Amino acid sequence: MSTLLSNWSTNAQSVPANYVFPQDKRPAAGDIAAPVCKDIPVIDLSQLEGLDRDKIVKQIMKVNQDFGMFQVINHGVSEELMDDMMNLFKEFFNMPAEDKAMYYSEDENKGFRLYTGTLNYVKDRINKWKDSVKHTCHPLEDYIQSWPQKPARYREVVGAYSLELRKLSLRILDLFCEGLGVELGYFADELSKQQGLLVHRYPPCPDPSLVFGVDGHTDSNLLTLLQQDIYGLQIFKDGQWLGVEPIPHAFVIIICDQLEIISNGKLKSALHRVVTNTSVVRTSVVTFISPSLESIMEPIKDLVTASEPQLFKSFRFKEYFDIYTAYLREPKGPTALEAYKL
Ligand SMILES: O=C(O)CCC(=O)C(=O)O
Ligand SMILES: [Fe+2]
Repeated sequence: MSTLLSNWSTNAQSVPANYVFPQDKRPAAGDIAAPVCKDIPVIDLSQLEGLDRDKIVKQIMKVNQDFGMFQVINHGVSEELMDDMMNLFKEFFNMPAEDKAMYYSEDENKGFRLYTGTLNYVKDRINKWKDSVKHTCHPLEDYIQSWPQKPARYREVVGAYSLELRKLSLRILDLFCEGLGVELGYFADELSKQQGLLVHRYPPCPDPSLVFGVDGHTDSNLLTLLQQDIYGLQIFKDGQWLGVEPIPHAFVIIICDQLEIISNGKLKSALHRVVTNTSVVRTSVVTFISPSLESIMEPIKDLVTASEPQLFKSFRFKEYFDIYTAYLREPKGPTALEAYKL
């Protein structure tokens, strides 16, 4: 519990040894404030109802074939709700240590928990410069009772946000259906059965060149939707790390491993990470859409042709976790996806 950065890092003069990355794994000098990537399009979802729909779907497919990330605005989630989320979690993390203590857990399997680092502060090799709150969200009525009631509007705000983000996720997944040429709703059932919400808080760090908020990874799930307040998220593109511009009230949409597999490589899982800074707290609100554990993951049959052979083996989604968790703790190859390449 005392390990939570939000309880001690304000007074830290230097980075404790268990947060320091080995020299060859640290962010390269100059990378910490890398310029933002201009190739990440900002798609105005209100334009989709108009004549440009096909053009927009093609643009989304193209960028996600290249590197797997775009941003959306006018997406239908109210700005007020997005602000409420950011404010709620600022208040949550600023609560006295004893108020947070009852939510803290090192049990990775809990549906709701407050924790620090990547998965488990004790087992992780090197700790990450962040605290997080994890929620399992779908169906909401099964989980909302296990969430905090302090700050007072916690359940109301996080509940409303989860429902809105589910709607937005399904709309975006339908755009991929159009782009891939499969029937609308293809992802709407088993393939998006699980919804998680992580709120990460990255406090200022005395020396950002020694640590990561999150080191380089792809996400294990299907689709990630991310709200961020300030700079810190970076994407690996054409051999270099570049920033993902914080645009007020936009969502960053990240293609994840399962979407790369299902689309037979037509959509690429984005390699991304988070760097820290010396002066301001960064907060991100991250929605993860995942298949049910029993779902069979494999490329859509119609996308496998003589000229585009099957790129990935088929497997049950629950098998992915052990491989992915091991990869997060001890990155070996480029990504956990390698294990399923044919
Ligand atoms: O905080 C962020 O911007 C990204 C976090 C992230 O990559 C993750 O939770 O998988
Ligand atoms: Fe991620």
